[in-house]
Amino acid sequence: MAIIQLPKDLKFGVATAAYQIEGAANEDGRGESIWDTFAKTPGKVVNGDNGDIACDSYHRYKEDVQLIKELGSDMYRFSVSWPRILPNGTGEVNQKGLDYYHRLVDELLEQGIEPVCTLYHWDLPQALQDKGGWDNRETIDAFTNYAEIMFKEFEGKINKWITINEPWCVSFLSNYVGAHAPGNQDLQLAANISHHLLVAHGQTVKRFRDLGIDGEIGYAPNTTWKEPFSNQQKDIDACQREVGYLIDWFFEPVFHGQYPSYLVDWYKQKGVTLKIEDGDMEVIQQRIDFVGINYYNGNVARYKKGSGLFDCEDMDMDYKRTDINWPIYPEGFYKVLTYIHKKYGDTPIYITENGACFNDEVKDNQVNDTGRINYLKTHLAALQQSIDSGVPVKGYFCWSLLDNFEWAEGYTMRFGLVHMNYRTLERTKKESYYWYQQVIRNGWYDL
Ligand SMILES: N=NNCCOCCOc1ccc(-c2cn(C[C@@H]3NC[C@@H](O)[C@H]3O)nn2)cc1
Repeated sequence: MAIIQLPKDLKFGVATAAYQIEGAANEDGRGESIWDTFAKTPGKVVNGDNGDIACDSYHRYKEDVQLIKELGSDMYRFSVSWPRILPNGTGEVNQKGLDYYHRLVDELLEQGIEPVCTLYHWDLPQALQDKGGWDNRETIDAFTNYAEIMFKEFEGKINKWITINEPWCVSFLSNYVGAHAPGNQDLQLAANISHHLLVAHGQTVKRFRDLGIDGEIGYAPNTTWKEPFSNQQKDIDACQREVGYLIDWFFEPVFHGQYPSYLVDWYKQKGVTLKIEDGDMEVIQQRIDFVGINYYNGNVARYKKGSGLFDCEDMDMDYKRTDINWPIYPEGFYKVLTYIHKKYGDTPIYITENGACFNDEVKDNQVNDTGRINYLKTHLAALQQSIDSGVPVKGYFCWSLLDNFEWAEGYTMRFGLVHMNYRTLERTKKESYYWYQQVIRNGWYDL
């Protein structure tokens, strides 16, 4: 067996998101979000699950912070529910919403845990969706104004801010594929939204700088890797399109001030063009302090005319799969990180999400989730290989602290280091929790 020695200065954390863990959906003045609406629409979420209770972390946050403390975690990545702060998305601030996040952040700081705050993790106020949501450019200003409220309220307590989580999921998964809220299936709409999200990101970074807020700011795109099945140009090009769908489309504008031409051309063939207003690209290209990278899976793929949006099909490589049926492909993690480093430079990187779905249950007060441990072992080894290749990774957040509401999969898919009994809300540390605790303590492990 090989020993994997991780950098002594690599920071470790765990990640969650408001709608997935908080519950208290109708408490203390919180407004409706698009996920409340989507989850209550028949057929959208497995078993008709919703976030009304979730992990009840709104009330149990002290217990959850204690779990993070006992893990030895340096950082905790959480998200703020925009409709808890601004029930209508704009206008009157809900003080009870701010009070909750002060309780959470104060508890983290008291326990010596660095709070890392995601401002947008998919729970758009429904009141804004009723006016067009992210397709309406007014939502860009609404987001920046919401962010300004948070910056001013928490300056000195929160020093790392993430504007938008997984803009590909917010735009294409939610408005072209239609699997997530609000569930549209319109490529032009999805492209418009992807642009407005990037403008909102850039405008918010600019507001953060203009206000002179102490701290660092970035965003957290999700990624994938498609390794060409052969060295035929058509396979290489098809895989590039799939990789660019998630990576280049959201990196090129921020780092190089333009959309990737090969994808602009591809979308044009599909009848899709972007409406870019004067100044948009300059706003998007604001310097960021770090980039968050979320990685779960990848695959080997090849050109196939008519397959998906990009004439590309995944190969069945007989890879082991997680319980959500995603291929386990740690090589892709290394490829993604080295690709981004080579193409977009030395901006510090935090792995803002990496983890696996294994639905092991409690037996004799234990959860023997060896699948998750093996996934983390191989992916942290790929991370170490990337760092050895010069990729400037500063931290790693495991998704997730707790089993939680996994969007359209509801509570059927479990990503947590801690098992949730959704009937009793009892938390049970899994074997992977103890394994990760050792890695954080020792800085090495046996692959
Ligand atoms: N590429 N084309 N796909 C077409 C087929 O789509 C079908 C469904 O696709 C997807 C793709 C990606 C995801 C996904 C989920 N997470 C995990 C969450 N990350 C943020 C955090 O909240 C975690 O819960 N990350 N990504 C889900 C569904």
